[in-house]
Amino acid sequence: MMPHVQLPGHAAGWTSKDRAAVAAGIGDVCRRKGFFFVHNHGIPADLIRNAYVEMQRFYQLPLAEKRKYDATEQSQFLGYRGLGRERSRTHSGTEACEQYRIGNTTDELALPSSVDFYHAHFPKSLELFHHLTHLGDGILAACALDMGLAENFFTGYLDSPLHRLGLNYYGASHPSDVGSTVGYAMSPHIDLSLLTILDQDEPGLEVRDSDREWLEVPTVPGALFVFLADYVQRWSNGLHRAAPHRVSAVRRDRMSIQYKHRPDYGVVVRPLDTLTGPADPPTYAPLNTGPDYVTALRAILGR
Ligand SMILES: O=C(O)CCC(=O)C(=O)O
Ligand SMILES: [Fe+2]
Repeated sequence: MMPHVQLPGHAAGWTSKDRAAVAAGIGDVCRRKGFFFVHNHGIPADLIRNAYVEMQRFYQLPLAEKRKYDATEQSQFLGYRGLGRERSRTHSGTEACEQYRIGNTTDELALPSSVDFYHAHFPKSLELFHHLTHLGDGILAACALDMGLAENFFTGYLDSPLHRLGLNYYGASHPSDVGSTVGYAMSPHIDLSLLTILDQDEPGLEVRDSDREWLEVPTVPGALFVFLADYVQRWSNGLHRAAPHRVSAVRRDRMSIQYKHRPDYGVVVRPLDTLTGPADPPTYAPLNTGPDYVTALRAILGR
């Protein structure tokens, strides 16, 4: 069963009362499942459509043009991840898709040879990014309330947040192009974010429910799909569940937009004292959103 939640309009306009109402609406589902659709989010449908138009245009460019935006250490792994670039974390091959990442860089990782991306191909996607940031902030505040924290608990960790907008393209021929030997286009994983907000133009996303059953996530016009990720699960010592997900082998070209709501560089995420104790010892190790994140990116993208 896919949970569906009605939101009180665009998150930029939410009051404390609205955030409390959202917390009441999602709390149980955050604890049991960690994924849900949101309706009435107030993000203009046009922006989402236009982001797909930009993606379509970009991915049709000649490879040499796309490679000018290659994701490297110099770009802090923002930009283009071509076919065969991202190694799977669960098998010996690569993910069967092309990707593009938009987001801010951090001075902490600036190199003498740094490149900065102006994301010239994606102006509408950038606009969408800002709307999704409001939604991410709003849902996170609701999560905080459900964890018994102040609604602004996470705000102190989001001064120069390294949010990421992922624009993925799964071509029908990509699995054979990369010599895929697995039955899915992206390997099962949980995201390295607080939470992720996703839209897809074709079904393909699957989430693993708490009974370990894989569920196909349908496309629901007007709704966005939200799932909780590593940092919320870790911070809450598992009170809120991160949703494992994967992308099935697609038969038709498919695109997805995933917005990953991420904290500052260098935040240590560890189970909260208020959610641990003799009866609930910490079950997650501390993780640093700076160096540990870079290590994870190098493992899948490093050359
Ligand atoms: O394309 C999708 O639906 C999911 C992609 C994904 O899980 C990711 O990029 O982290
Ligand atoms: Fe993911």
